[in-house]
Amino acid sequence: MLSPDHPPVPRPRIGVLLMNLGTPDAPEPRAVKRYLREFLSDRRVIEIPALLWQPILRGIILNTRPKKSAHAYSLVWRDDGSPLAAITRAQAAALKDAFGPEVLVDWAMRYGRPAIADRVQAMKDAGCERILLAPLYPQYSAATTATANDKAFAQLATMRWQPAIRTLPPYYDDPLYIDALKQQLAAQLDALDFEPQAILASFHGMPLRTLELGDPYHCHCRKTARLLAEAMKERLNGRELLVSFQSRFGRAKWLEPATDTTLESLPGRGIRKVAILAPGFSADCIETLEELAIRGRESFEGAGGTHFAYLPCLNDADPGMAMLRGLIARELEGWLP
Ligand SMILES: C=CC1=C(C)c2cc3[nH]c(cc4nc(cc5[nH]c(cc1n2)c(C)c5CCC(=O)O)C(CCC(=O)O)=C4C)c(C)c3C=C
Ligand SMILES: [Fe+2]
Ligand SMILES: [Fe+2]
Repeated sequence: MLSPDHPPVPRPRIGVLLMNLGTPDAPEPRAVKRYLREFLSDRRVIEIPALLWQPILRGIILNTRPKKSAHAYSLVWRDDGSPLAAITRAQAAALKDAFGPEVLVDWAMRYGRPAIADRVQAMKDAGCERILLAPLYPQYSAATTATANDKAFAQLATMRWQPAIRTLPPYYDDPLYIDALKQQLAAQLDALDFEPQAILASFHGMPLRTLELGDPYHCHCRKTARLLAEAMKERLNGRELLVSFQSRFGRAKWLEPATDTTLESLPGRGIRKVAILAPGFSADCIETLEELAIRGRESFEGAGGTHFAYLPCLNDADPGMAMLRGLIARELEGWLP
């Protein structure tokens, strides 16, 4: 029995926090500006000294990009909000009862809302003595995986009684992930009304310097593509699985080849029918739905392409959800009764 003046002690539970990048609250310049200010002030994302970078960010980028990006967001916005937020919410909802009544599953965003700090605190307040942080990035990068974990640890640093923590490792070469990609890609190719001459896997780009500094992101992307191509060998039937890197930002050199120039060059090489997927994104978002499915199609067709298909991400469809259940169950081993 607790003495009457003892603070309440909730029933011990386990938390699983799905974390993704974050997105504006509305497809409007003010909301996009707020989001970009937080995102692009992250020293894990822009590795330029703040004294040099902040004047460029505040003086130029935040006065020009929000209007353009808000328009792009408005093209893909759904009734239930930003695609990235809506899909991540659906992933968490689908996992709600997957691990038993003692396990709370929630979701949070590194930038914007729901904030990682708030959701970690809510788990602690609900009695979670153990928390699995699950950054939903198959390929590790400091700009995504590490900064999401950093944000959770910053909140833990404020706690007297800290829960025990595990973090979901990158799963770029995990058979569960490769198999989910394979299942989904095979079904998507079967459903097309044309046979693509090439299949292009487009990963989000990173500055080349991050590779030179030791970030494993580039190697993780290449290995995912190699394993997927091996798994899809029969279905590819001699066709190569092409790899490219999208969403270049700023003036520095980024990983190559770039997705936009690759799409523009394909028709000139006799490839007029293409299917494109984005295996590094666990949920469709502005970078896939606007940059690839809308602008990518325009540049491919503008260069002479005749057939273009954008193949959606794993999202909350069955293959991706089976993968997440498997990855998370493995990380919870020894914690679950
Ligand atoms: C999947 C992995 C991602 C990596 C690696 C990544 C690196 C990275 N991104 C930027 C700049 C921007 N990214 C933006 C959007 C965005 N990026 C990712 C994922 C990765 N980024 C996602 C899932 C999203 C979508 C968010 C959404 O709301 O749908 C944007 C904002 C959009 C825009 O204005 O174009 C920027 C800017 C950098 C600089 C970087 C590596 C250093
Ligand atoms: Fe990005
Ligand atoms: Fe983009």
